[in-house]
Amino acid sequence: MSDQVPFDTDVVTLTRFVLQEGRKVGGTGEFTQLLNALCSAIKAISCAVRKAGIANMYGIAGGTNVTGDQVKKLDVLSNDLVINMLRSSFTACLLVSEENEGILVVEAEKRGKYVVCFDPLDGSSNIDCLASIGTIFAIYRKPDEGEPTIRDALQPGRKLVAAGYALYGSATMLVLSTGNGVDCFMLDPAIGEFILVDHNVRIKKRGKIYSVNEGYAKYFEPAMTEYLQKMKFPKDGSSPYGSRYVGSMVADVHRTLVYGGVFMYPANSKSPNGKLRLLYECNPMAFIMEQAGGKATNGHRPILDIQPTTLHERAPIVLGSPDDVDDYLALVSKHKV
Ligand SMILES: O=P(O)(O)OC[C@H]1O[C@](O)(COP(=O)(O)O)[C@@H](O)[C@@H]1O
Ligand SMILES: [Mg+2]
Ligand SMILES: [Mg+2]
Repeated sequence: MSDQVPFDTDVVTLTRFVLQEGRKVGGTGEFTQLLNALCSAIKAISCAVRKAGIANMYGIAGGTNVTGDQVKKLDVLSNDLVINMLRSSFTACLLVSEENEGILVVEAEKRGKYVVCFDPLDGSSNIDCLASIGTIFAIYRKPDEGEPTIRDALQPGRKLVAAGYALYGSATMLVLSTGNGVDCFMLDPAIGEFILVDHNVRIKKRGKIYSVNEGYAKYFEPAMTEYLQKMKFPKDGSSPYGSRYVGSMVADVHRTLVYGGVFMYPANSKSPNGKLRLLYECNPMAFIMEQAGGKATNGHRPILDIQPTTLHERAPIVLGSPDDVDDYLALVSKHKV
């Protein structure tokens, strides 16, 4: 047998990191347990995503496999995994998923103090073409001791305890904030652990890339139209911004975090609230951005200050490097008068 240790014993795994953070504030370990459950789901989804390409070729994912069994579609499987792992972790009392119309109340004997909102598989239209997809999560504390109700899920993003996402890209990366900066963990498939690779990530003050589905430009509001024009045809002699759009929020936001710039899913005359969902898409990504020194707005107020009124409500969103978001907000003010 080889006497090689599979990884540097000093590396910081996600569990170690969260335990250390928890110790500093006298935590009970319940949050660590919750994150471990979430990580188990994410590892399983990552595994399923990696096989999805091959599975699709043989008509397995979401169809009938060689033995004639019906196989779950990736988004259904991801949802089931997150729900089952959280339910059995004894840490959550209420779950909100993009895939379920109503709240999911955890059985009384398995309840913990957290409320978790999630998008189990984001960018699902990219599954068949093998582009990057992800999982997004937002974690709140239940505000009182009573029976879990929908009100517990309708908290503004400012109240988040933690949020993050997993990106199933060329590697699987988990980006997390517990309100104390942003940290990135890479899944090491050899040992099945998330390893801290970037501590306290900061977004650039200004970037050089904008990301939006310009196919809908015809329907954009005047401030957005002018903003795009300014980035493409700068009047000060500087070079124009580059344009990138995957169509998976996780992939587009992660690129924005790492390279700087701005990601937008703005309001348009066909969808006055854009497309992205406040509870499990906009809020967690806005939390990550603010924690990395960036900004996230709906054009009128910071995303995190919006009081949600329904589970699946949408919000227009512009997020990223602070100077870039400020440029957009200046144009919104100009067009108001
Ligand atoms: O195709 P469009 O209109 O540009 O929308 C793309 C957006 O839709 C989403 O795919 C919605 O997410 P889901 O796949 O979870 O429904 C985002 O990831 C992405 O930012
Ligand atoms: Mg989504
Ligand atoms: Mg989804």
